Amino acid sequence: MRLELRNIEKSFGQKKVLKGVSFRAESGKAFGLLGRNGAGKTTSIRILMDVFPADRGVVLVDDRNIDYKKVQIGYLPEERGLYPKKIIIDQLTYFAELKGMSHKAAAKSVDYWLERLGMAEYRNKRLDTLSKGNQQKIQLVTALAHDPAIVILDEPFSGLDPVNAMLLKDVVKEQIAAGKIVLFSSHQMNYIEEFCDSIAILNDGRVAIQGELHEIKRNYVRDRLVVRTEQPDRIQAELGERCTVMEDEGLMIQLDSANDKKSMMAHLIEQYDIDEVKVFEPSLNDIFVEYAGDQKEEQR
Ligand SMILES: Nc1ncnc2c1ncn2[C@@H]1O[C@H](COP(=O)(O)OP(=O)(O)OP(=O)(O)O)[C@@H](O)[C@H]1O
Repeated sequence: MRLELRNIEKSFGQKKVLKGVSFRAESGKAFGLLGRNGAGKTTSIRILMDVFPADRGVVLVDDRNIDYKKVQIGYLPEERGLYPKKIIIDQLTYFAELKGMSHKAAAKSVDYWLERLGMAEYRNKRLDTLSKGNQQKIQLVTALAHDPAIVILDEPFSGLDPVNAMLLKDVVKEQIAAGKIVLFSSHQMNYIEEFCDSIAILNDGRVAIQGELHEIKRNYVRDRLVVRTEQPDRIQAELGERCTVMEDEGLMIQLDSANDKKSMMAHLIEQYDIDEVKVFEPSLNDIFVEYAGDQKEEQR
């Protein structure tokens, strides 16, 4: 299955928030929707979920307008939205029934997920008696219990301790392996990098870059070298400002152009005691900083 947002535009009053957003996500893969605060991620997700309509553009599944009666979506919102005073099992079962499950199937699925997430002992408690992280795991059950084809997780790891983060990682991997479309929205680049095959970075209501993460990295301009050496001072003395010391004490060398890479590598190896020299590969964080923009939300 392929999910696509095509040329989505949306304004709130005079403010144009989405200015022609298009991206695609596929079954059995995780997709990362990134962008700075206010870039338009949540608005895109709400349109995708039919919370409100777009002014222009379409949401497609396999090239046809999405049919919300047929395509189930599970959503873990950033602002968690369950009833604090209600008994956990009652509200989880209720939400699964709202998504079209029979009472029996809903109860069975909710029990499975409570067990899977280590929450079975809390099933008859009120939500507000649980810690923040455990409340989040309960909310996760509402996103998964009805076995949706599209799972949208907004900052799913925030507030989870390392053990629960590992548990969630396993669950996410299972969802991907089961052929779901998993759509992540997160500012935690390490998780996006770990799971997501493809990404889109939104910048001020537009897609600044999108595609397979490994392709984006490969196409990133390859005009810097990373060098490990016992003689950093000598290299710095020769190259001056083109050379910076990195946090891990390696040297980063800026080339005049990507074409200079071979000659600079050969020069370094010939002249200095070099342990390792390679082309700098950007992290997702580097890519984000470059494409997500530096404008402040209030300036828009
Ligand atoms: N209902 C609304 N009415 C008016 N403006 C809105 C509304 N919803 C969102 N906006 C504005 O749209 C812009 C995009 O907001 P959105 O919540 O989509 O950003 P985001 O990328 O999800 O940000 P964050 O990372 O902070 O969650 C913001 O400037 C926000 O103030």
